[in-house]
Amino acid sequence: MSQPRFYFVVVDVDPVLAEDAGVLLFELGATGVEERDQTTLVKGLVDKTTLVASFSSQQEAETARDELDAAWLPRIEELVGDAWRDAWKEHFRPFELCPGVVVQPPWEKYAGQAEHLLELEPGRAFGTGLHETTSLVANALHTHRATFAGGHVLDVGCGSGILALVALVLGAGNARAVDNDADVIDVARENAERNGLQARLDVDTTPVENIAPEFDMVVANIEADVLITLAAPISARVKPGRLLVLSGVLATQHDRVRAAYAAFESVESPARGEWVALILRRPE
Ligand SMILES: C[S@@+](CC[C@H](N)C(=O)[O-])C[C@H]1O[C@@H](n2cnc3c(N)ncnc32)[C@H](O)[C@@H]1O
Repeated sequence: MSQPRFYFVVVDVDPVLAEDAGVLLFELGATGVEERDQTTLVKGLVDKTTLVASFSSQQEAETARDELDAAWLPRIEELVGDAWRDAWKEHFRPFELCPGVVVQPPWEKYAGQAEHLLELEPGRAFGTGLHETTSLVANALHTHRATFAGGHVLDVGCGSGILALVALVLGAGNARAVDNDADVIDVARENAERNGLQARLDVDTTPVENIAPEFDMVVANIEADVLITLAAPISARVKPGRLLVLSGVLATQHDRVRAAYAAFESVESPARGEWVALILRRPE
């Protein structure tokens, strides 16, 4: 039997144009568009966002390519067979995310002994734990676990739900996880169920400003501009004297994000690679 063939149009665009370029690719008939940049598991170029748009046929891909701005270097990629769909899974193997917490995918069991074992299937949601920005928050949760023991934790931009689940295994009484992408909510819920934590985790798309302000720890691993835009509602969700951990911030963006949360005290700004997290305390 012959192998299926898949056709993609690939472009490299300035990051500020990525959203418009994605919309255009869909208008030209793309059935899906994957974004690659420095924050994605399959990384893109440093100064550009690479968009990989799938098309149903070679002809449709070629017609779309011919419509696109030559400055985006539009090109066709053809893949034979569908093994590529699972290629990213090779990067996701059991690993220790923070002291005592091992994350494993459903397709490979951890061979060692772990104090806490979390099984995660990220699906199309962000959040295997392999990204530096996730790791920075998980380690902050571990370091400061005494501050939320038995209490409530809020995870804004939960993706796969990984950070809320880490908070739960590290001793939070319960957690609330929200994401503005409705498609990831079921992924996070299923991950809670996989680990028997569903009774202690609420996941939905509630905007952060509509959540009751009652948390012993708030974590948000989202990009810097969103953290700045949401500074007031995120800040208000943290109880006085409690901690807020912000991630998804490049070292070059640290000062801008810090300024948006100037009312908080700085506890620490741990760095990993080009990324930095801000661990902040709301004054009493
Ligand atoms: C970098 S991922 C983080 C996923 C996971 N928390 C982790 O640390 O691996 C950021 C997530 O934030 C979500 N997001 C972006 N803007 C948001 C907003 N305004 N409100 C809620 N979630 C948002 C995205 O949909 C995405 O799932």
